[in-house]
Amino acid sequence: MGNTGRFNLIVIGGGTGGNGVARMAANAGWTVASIDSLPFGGTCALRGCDPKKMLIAVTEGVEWARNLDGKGLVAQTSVNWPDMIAFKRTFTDAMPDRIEGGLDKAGITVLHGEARFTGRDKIEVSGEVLSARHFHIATGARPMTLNIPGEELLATSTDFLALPERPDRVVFVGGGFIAMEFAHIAKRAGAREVTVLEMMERPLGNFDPDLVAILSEATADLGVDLRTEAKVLKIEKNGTGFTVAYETPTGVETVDCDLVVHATGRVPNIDHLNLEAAGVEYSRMGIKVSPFMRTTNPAIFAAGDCADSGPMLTPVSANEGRIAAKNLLAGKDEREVNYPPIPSVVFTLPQLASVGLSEAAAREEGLDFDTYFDKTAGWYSSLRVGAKHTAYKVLVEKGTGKILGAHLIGPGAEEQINLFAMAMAAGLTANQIKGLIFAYPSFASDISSMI
Ligand SMILES: Cc1cc2nc3c(=O)[nH]c(=O)nc-3n(C[C@H](O)[C@H](O)[C@H](O)COP(=O)(O)OP(=O)(O)OC[C@H]3O[C@@H](n4cnc5c(N)ncnc54)[C@H](O)[C@@H]3O)c2cc1C
Ligand SMILES: NC(=O)c1ccc[n+]([C@@H]2O[C@H](COP(=O)([O-])OP(=O)(O)OC[C@H]3O[C@@H](n4cnc5c(N)ncnc54)[C@H](O)[C@@H]3O)[C@@H](O)[C@H]2O)c1
Repeated sequence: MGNTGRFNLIVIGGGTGGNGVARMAANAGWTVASIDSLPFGGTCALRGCDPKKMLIAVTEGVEWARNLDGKGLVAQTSVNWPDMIAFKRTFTDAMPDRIEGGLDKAGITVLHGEARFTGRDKIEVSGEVLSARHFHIATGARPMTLNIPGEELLATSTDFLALPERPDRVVFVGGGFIAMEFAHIAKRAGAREVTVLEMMERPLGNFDPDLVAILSEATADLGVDLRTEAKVLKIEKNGTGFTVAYETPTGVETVDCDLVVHATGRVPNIDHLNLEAAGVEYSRMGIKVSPFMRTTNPAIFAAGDCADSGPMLTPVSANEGRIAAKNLLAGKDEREVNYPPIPSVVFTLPQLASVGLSEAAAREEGLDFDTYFDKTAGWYSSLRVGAKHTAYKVLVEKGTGKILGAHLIGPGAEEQINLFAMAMAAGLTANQIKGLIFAYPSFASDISSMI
């Protein structure tokens, strides 16, 4: 451990909200230690976005072959689960060493263990006490506690991404991001029965209801059993598998499976930090931070999923870390976190994407706007790839022509949405977007027909 004792900065958490801060401080000549209780890399690189998208890349092969079946493509596709997990590991296995190596090269002391505050400027890690002038907390999120019988039987998204064999009958508890994305992976990989149990009237409550209805149709066509108004009450062991009991408007029902996966949301991972000792206030929403990412202890900053700030997304945690580092290094509150429109994508096939205001939120704000909503299965872009479940809904403010929100479903949605985010951040009007020239034929070139 080269530099022990007192540091200028100790960063707790080696994910996207922490590593950039450690590097920026080290580059400025500060003595820095970085701690993680797990291998360095954080959720996105090791247990979230990146490994998940590698599994999706494989299942995309299945989807394209199905969509183009009878249109000239003759392909028998199936997924070899162990090979797919091995493919994922070609990326994830190398990451911790790469990240630790980078930190080490930057002169950062890399420590393994669980950090816990023992004072306003002190932490304990693996029995050793370290102190610092400043701390940066980026401890991420964990699956929320459900307080239901049998909760300990739930597998997590992390477990799912490392399964050595394909599960045959799998139940997802919750119908949000994780359930919808992972249910699509499991079904395309050949699982026999995939069930999603969502307690609300529809899954993905934060997304546009009309587009979610189209995704629900696509999910049913795929063969996933999506049950809404189904609140999970209990999980029991049943031979080698499980029985999941859930409440419906007409009574309690059950479903049997081989694997039951937690997908009811994630909460800030802060309970174990003893934040009281450091004078850092928090709530259910996470560590209380100012717009400068400073906590209630002025010497301590926080960013990412553990903070009560923006949504739990990778680019948000990186952005917040950057702002924290700027203010930390400046020694004063210089840069305020200023969220541009944040695009969000559910990586099902088709993808569901959204940026800006929903129709309901725009109405609630009393805005005067036109809604452009259409299903696009008949458009050339959908026809040429055999995509059946495609649509858009774009809100354009009357008078200014500004884009208030864009909601898309279809094979190009994950990239189209970034163009809408850029247009909104730049304040482009619908007419200005229509005046742009996009390469044709591309999914981007459809955008001018959506406004
Ligand atoms: C399955 C899944 C899929 C996702 N997919 C996407 C996606 O497609 N796009 C997207 O934008 N976002 C996605 N997310 C969310 C995204 O992964 C997170 O928002 C992001 O990783 C948060 O980064 P962070 O640095 O705040 O926290 P993390 O990356 O979680 O890092 C926190 C680190 O702190 C460590 N730690 C915690 N407590 C301590 C302690 N006391 N001492 C030492 N170390 C500690 C943890 O081990 C962890 O490595 C996904 C999340 C999940 C779970
Ligand atoms: N593509 C992405 O950007 C992506 C992908 C995966 C995860 N994530 C991040 O991870 C977070 C966690 O994902 P998630 O899918 O666990 O949560 P989520 O918040 O997206 O969805 C949770 C769902 O579970 C339902 N629910 C809660 N308790 C229930 C119960 N007892 N029975 C049935 N349903 C219940 C809720 O109504 C909700 O719809 C996301 O909010 C997001 O920040 C992002």
